[in-house]
Amino acid sequence: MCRGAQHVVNRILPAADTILHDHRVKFTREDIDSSELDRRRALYGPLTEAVRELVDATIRTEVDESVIREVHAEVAAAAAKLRAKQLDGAFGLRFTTGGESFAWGNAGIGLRNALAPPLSVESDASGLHWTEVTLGAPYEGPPGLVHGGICALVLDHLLGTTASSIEPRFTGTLTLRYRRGTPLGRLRAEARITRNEGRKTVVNGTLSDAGGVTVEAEGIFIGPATATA
Ligand SMILES: CCCCC/C=C\C/C=C\C/C=C\C/C=C\CCCC(=O)SCCNC(=O)CCNC(=O)[C@H](O)C(C)(C)COP(=O)(O)OP(=O)(O)OC[C@H]1O[C@@H](n2cnc3c(N)ncnc32)[C@H](O)[C@@H]1OP(=O)(O)O
Repeated sequence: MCRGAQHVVNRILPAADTILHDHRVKFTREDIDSSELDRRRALYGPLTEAVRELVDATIRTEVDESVIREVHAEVAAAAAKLRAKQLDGAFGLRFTTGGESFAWGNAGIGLRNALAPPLSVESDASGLHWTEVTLGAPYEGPPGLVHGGICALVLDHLLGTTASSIEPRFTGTLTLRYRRGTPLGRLRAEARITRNEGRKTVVNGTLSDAGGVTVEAEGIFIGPATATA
């Protein structure tokens, strides 16, 4: 899990049992310490990177048909090996004995999720939160441009993390204005809390390329009633 999100989730740990139970989110306390977490990170991270590489290579390959068939068989065999022993369902949000969190299946940040860009959220003392990410061929929507749903994923995650920097918040409403196409490549998203109204937190943010803002976002994030009860 990225440092920013880890920091955020650690701050909500005391309320996590109630919140996640109430929202039927899969939540597991694992009997492992941080050194074991580091060991697993070093084991699974490179596997995920290799799968990410495979996804991009699959889209862009121009090798001969015979090689495609050969690789198909190899990939199917690799998936079958991993299937030999599987979790029953999704990964969920887990905590070590020391309270460190890891959401390795998460679509935005998951260390074991090759679909995740992956995002890493940073913040400063002024309350600005940001993430920088390179989105390549697997995130294409309109030709050469980022898929609008992927822009939404980046902004939802960033704005949600920003909203949750004090107390946990779920996305209630996310409004996006796509000002121009977002080119594939290096991007930066920024967000800030603009309003707090009880359990509601309003966050505004942007997604930009080197030429400026491509998407503007406003999110209303809601704290579960149990978190502040
Ligand atoms: C890093 C891993 C994170 C995994 C996430 C797990 C847990 C989150 C915990 C910590 C967060 C940490 C990091 C965050 C990182 C990323 C964030 C991603 C966030 C998501 O990806 S999350 C998935 C999509 N999200 C949902 O799956 C929400 C489904 N939904 C619900 O769970 C309920 O629907 C809820 C809780 C939203 C409200 O339910 P409720 O019963 O508490 O609300 P209630 O009726 O009491 O209203 C109270 C006041 O909110 C207003 N209000 C109500 N609903 C509204 C809406 N939709 N839009 C605008 N305003 C709304 C009312 O108008 C009233 O306002 P007023 O008081 O002014 O009248």
